[in-house]
Amino acid sequence: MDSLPTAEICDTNATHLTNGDLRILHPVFQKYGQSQAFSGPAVTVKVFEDNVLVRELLETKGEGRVLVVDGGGSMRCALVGGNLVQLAQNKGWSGIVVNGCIRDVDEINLCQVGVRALASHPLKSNKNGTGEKHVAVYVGGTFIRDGEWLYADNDGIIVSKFELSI
Ligand SMILES: O=C([O-])CC(=O)C(=O)O
Repeated sequence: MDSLPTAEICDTNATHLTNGDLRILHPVFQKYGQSQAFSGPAVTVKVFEDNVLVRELLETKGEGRVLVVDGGGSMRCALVGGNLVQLAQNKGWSGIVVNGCIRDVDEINLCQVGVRALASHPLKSNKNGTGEKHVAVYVGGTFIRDGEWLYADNDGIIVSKFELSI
C-alpha cells in the first residue's frame, strides 16, 4: 500500500506534533518484509510472551490495517513468525509493528507485509491466550490507541489521531 512519507508528514504538521495529535515513535525498530512503507488504522493488542491473541487478530480481515503488538519489549521469545506474517498477507493486513521480537526472518523478508520489531529471537512464545485486545498500548515511547492512524517508512514510524493527507 502506498503511504505518505513520514518526514513530509512531520514537516507539514508542526501543530499536531506540538499538541500530541501526531507522535513519533522512538527509532528502535528493525525493518523486515518487502514493504518499505505502509500505513493504516492501528489495531492494538497487549500481550506478554504469548501470541494467541496476535494470531486471533491476524485471522480476521486486515482491510489495510496495521497490527500493533505491545509485547512489553520482551527479549525472551518471538511473538510473530513466518506463518503469522503469511497469514497477515493473505488476510490483507498492511503491516505489523511489534514491541518485542519476531522469528523466521528469512521467510518474513519474502512477504509483502511490512514488519517492524525490536529484534529477532529463535524461540516461539507461550500459547495460553493471555493479554488484551484493542487497549491503549505504550510502544516506542508513545501511547497508541486502537483506531489511530500509523504511518511507517524507512525514516520512521508515526501515529496520528486522524487520517492524514498532504
Ligand atoms: O506460531 C508462532 O508462535 C509464531 C511462528 O513461529 C510463526 O508465525 O510462524
